[in-house]
Amino acid sequence: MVVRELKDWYPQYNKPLLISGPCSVETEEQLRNSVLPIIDKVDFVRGGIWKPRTRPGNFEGHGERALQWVQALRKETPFKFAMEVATPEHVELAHQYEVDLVWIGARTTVNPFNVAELAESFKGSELPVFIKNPIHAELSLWKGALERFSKAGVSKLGAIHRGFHSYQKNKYRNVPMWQIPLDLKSEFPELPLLCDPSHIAGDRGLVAEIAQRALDLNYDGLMIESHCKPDAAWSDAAQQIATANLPDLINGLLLRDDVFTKENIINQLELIREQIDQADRELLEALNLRMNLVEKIGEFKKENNVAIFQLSRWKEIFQSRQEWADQLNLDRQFVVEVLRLLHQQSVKTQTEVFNKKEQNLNLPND
Ligand SMILES: C=C(O[C@@H]1C=C(C(=O)O)C=C[C@H]1O)C(=O)O
Repeated sequence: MVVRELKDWYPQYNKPLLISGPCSVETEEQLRNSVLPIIDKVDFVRGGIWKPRTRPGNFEGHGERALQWVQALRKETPFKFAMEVATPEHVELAHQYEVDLVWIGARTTVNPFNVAELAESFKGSELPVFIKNPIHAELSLWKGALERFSKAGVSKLGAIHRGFHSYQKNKYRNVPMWQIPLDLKSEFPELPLLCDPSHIAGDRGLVAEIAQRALDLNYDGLMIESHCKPDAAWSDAAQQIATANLPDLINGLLLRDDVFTKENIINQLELIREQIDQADRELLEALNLRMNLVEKIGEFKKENNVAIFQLSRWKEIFQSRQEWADQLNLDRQFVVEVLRLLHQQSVKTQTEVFNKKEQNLNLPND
């Protein structure tokens, strides 16, 4: 997949790229009051034209009528406009109303049929397209959607991280699982990656901390929902910040450097990295030692006809190592995950030992 850096197609890019505006375009007045105060603080104004709602009976957006309001306001005061598209008809209207950027929502990214049909409708278009992560935590589906758009010739392509749905109650509305977007960025370093802290948070009081976290992780930009009267919003009221508070939120964000530049800092960094290299080497040597012992115990069990899986020993290991983790101030959950991996590999190795046929060089056809 060929991807282009933001700077390549958006020369005025100044990190972080900022997109803000109301969840939905509700009335002409709400649009005006939510947009005009922020146009020189953001790169793109967002506004929901069609809203995919979980259950029927909620406000589903005004559609083309809302686009006419956007068009009228832009005639008065120009600004770049961004919105979600979910069908080829939406894409056609995006072109007709000269929308500047569109995104594909999480509910659309999950469905390869919809994605393929949508991607097709962008053939020959110069519109930038950002793909939100699918609702559930599946990186390949996210990549698949990006690839489909790339194949259709969309070259101004980006990704938006909006968190993942979980049935369990969490601090945030959508669990961030930061490792997933970071894996995407590791594979496609040029791909512009934005964070949508509003959808992750689900609560306006948590938006700033998530936005900062994204910048700490070197995201390229943010999409933040803001509304002139958030408590009265027709959709996602709890997570939209007040338009009046947007400048403070933006000014309060700390931008990190991409890389270390000062020489004394680089030397200190090198020193710490050398120690990390050494620690990793010792960790792998310890793993190697453990795996050799596991192989030995496997052979011993085979000779004595004893089962591979030993529940009481495993329970004892699971318990004692968590206590060791506490003593060492290591995160228990992290240690539990490592132990599970170790046990899985250990059982696999012993199974291989059990299945290994004795070599008998005298019987080539055995
Ligand atoms: C290594 C053994 O076999 C299995 C693997 C274990 C491990 O990796 O620590 C522990 C218990 C067994 O389920 C063993 O019996 O000690």
